[in-house]
Amino acid sequence: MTQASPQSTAARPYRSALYIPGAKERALEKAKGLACDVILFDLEDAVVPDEKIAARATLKAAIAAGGYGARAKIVRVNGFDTAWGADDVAAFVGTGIDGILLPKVESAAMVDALAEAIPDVPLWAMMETPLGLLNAAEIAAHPRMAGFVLGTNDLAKELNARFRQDRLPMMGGLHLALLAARAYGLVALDGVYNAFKDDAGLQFECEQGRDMGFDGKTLIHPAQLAIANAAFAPSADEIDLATRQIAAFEASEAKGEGVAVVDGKIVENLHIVTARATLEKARAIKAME
Ligand SMILES: CC(C)(COP(=O)(O)OP(=O)(O)OC[C@H]1O[C@@H](n2cnc3c(N)ncnc32)[C@H](O)[C@@H]1OP(=O)(O)O)[C@@H](O)C(=O)NCCC(=O)NCCSC(=O)C[C@H](O)C(=O)O
Ligand SMILES: [Mg+2]
Repeated sequence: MTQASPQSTAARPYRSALYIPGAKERALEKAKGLACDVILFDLEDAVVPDEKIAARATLKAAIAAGGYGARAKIVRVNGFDTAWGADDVAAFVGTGIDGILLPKVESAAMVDALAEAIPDVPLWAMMETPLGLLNAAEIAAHPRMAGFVLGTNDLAKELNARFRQDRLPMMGGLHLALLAARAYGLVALDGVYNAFKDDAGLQFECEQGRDMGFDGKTLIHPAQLAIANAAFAPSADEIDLATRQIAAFEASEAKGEGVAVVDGKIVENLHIVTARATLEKARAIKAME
C-alpha cells in the first residue's frame, strides 16, 4: 500500500484543480456546484485572442459575485510578454482570489515582476518549459510562491516528446518540479489528461502522479473530478493504517522505546509524521465536503 507524503499535508485539499475558461459564463456558473478543490479560472490558453479582454471582465464580475464556496480560486493570467498579461494581473488586485497563476515561468525575475504587480496574493507558477524546469529551485524559493502547476502539454511540445501512458519522456521535468516544490514547501499539481472521456487513462495518470508525490491533478472537464478526488484522497486502508501506526508508536514511546512494529513493518518517528499528515489530509477533505 502506498502512503501520502508528509508534504501533501495542507490546510486545504488540492486533489482536483479544474480549469474553467474565463470566457464561458455557463461553465463559470456550473463550477459553483462542482466537487473540485481548486478552480483555475483561465484567461490564457482556453481563451482566444479576440475574447481576451471580454473574458477578463466576465471573470472579474463572476468572482466579485461569489458563490464558489470553499474552493480555492486561482486566476491564470496571460504572460507579461503578451498584450494582456499586465492588465490581467492588475484587474485582480484586491479581489480576494486565493492565488494568481503565471504561465511559462522561467526565472526568479519573472516571479519578482508578478509579485510587484499584485500585492498579498499567493503566487503560483506554471512549470512547462525546459528553462523553467531547469530553474525550478530559484522559482520555488520566492517567499510568496505557493504552488507549482505542471503544464504537460507545453512541456511535451517544447521537448518534442510523444505522449505515452508511462510519461517516461517527461519524467525528468516532472521530478525537477516536484523536487523544487518539496524543497520549498509548495503545493505541486500534476498536468492535465487531455482525453477527457478516457476514464481508465485518467485513473492511471492520477495514480501515477499521486504515487510520485503530487498533491492533485489539474483537470479540463467536470467528468474528470471524481477520479482525481478519489485517487488523491487517503483511502480507508491508509487511514486505518495511519491510526494504528500512531497508536502503536505512542504505546512504544510510553514504554521508553523509539520503534513500534505494525503489520510486520517497523514504525519510527518519521513514519508518524507521514501518518499524521494522512489523517490531517483526510480531515481537510471531510471539512471541504
Ligand atoms: C474540453 C471542453 C471544450 C469540452 O466542452 P463541452 O463540449 O462543452 O463539454 P460537455 O458538453 O461535455 O460539457 C458538459 C457540461 O459541463 C460544462 N463544462 C465543460 N467543461 C467545463 C469546465 N472546464 N468547467 C466547468 N464546466 C464545464 C459544460 O458547460 C456543460 O454544462 P451544461 O451546459 O450544464 O451541460 C471543455 O470542457 C473545456 O473548455 N475545458 C477546459 C479547457 C481548458 O481550460 N483548457 C486550458 C487549460 S489546459 C492547459 O492549458 C494546460 C497547460 O497549460 C499545459 O500546457 O498543459
Ligand atoms: Mg501550457
